[in-house]
Amino acid sequence: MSLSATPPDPRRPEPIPLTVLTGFLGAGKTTLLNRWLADPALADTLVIVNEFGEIGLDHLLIERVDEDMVLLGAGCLCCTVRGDLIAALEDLLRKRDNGRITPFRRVVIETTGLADPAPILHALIYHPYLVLRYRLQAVVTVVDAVHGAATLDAHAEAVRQVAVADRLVLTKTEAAAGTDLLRARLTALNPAAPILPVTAPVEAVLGGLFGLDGKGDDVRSWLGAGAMAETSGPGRDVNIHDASIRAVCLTSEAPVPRPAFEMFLDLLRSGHGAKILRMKGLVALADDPGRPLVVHGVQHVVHAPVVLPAWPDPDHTSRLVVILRDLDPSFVQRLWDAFLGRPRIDAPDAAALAHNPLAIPGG
Ligand SMILES: Nc1nc2c(ncn2[C@@H]2O[C@H](COP(=O)(O)OP(=O)(O)OP(=O)(O)O)[C@@H](O)[C@H]2O)c(=O)[nH]1
Repeated sequence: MSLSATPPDPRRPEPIPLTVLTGFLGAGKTTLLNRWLADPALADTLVIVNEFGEIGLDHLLIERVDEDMVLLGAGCLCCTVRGDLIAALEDLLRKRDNGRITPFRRVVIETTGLADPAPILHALIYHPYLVLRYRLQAVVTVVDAVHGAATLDAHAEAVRQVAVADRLVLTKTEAAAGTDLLRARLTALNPAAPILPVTAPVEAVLGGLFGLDGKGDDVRSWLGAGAMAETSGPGRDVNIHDASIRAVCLTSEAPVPRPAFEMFLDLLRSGHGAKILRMKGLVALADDPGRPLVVHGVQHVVHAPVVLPAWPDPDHTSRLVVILRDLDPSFVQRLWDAFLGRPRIDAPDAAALAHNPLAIPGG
């Protein structure tokens, strides 16, 4: 059963294929998207990105010209900004119909890693106008071979992301000890979805329509009316997804001394690795401020940083978003301040912390 199939109407323009790309924090969605966008088959693709936390970075890390990119407001697509997504999709159609933007031929929505995909799919399937103008393609869920099993154990959102997928893409297989158990688990959760490598041709991953055949009964009920339970609204904090998960956005106008930054990362990872779900940033190091460092941490793994040849936008502020589980964001903020030498009456400085990492209470 394909939910989005509608009979062709010669008076209406051909619906635009729309892909939802999901997967848990740091699973490799942006990396896969960059690989796809390099393929000429995806020319004229418009990308919509949504990020958790008040500072978005993905739009800077996706190798794409600005006009082909829409950055949704801060917050999680499944809760705070679902209405923004609908408004953005409607607005894009208006601009496309009026010839105010290049007529894109495909849309890819990259969700936040924490997004429950059900409310997003519900919105796309049941919206009376959008369903006529966009054709929901196969939902692609990225699963990280290194952290996948632990993530499925700990996060209901990750299980849902797998269960609703039409295609699963397994990333980081070369860094994993083995993938047999994870593959078996993914097949048990979603027997219908093929498990593809990151190198799978883009047409093999994006082809086909979203459907329910072969998916569990749970998926049907998730996509039902309950999926739209109102979780948005004024006053909702864009840095909070559920009570235990928070984002903290660390910034510095001045370039950061390399030893201080390395020590900050080390201390955070060694002392609190299990509570760091994701860390992502663009950082100007004092010894080479013109070429920012892209920093990625996924749970206890900090990926080898990449140096960009130049800043991707005029703002050269160092920005680091850290998504925490069961750790007070103010603790991480105080640690950052201490390593940057920002004086605080109630906190130790970097030298004191290097000797005694427990000197900041609350971690
Ligand atoms: N070894 C290896 N690393 C990968 C692979 N895919 C992604 N990564 C690395 O994993 C880190 C996170 O990748 P992203 O593509 O930013 O992950 P994401 O899912 O977009 O992250 P969020 O948007 O924060 O949820 C980066 O350091 C990537 O270079 C892979 O197949 N193999």
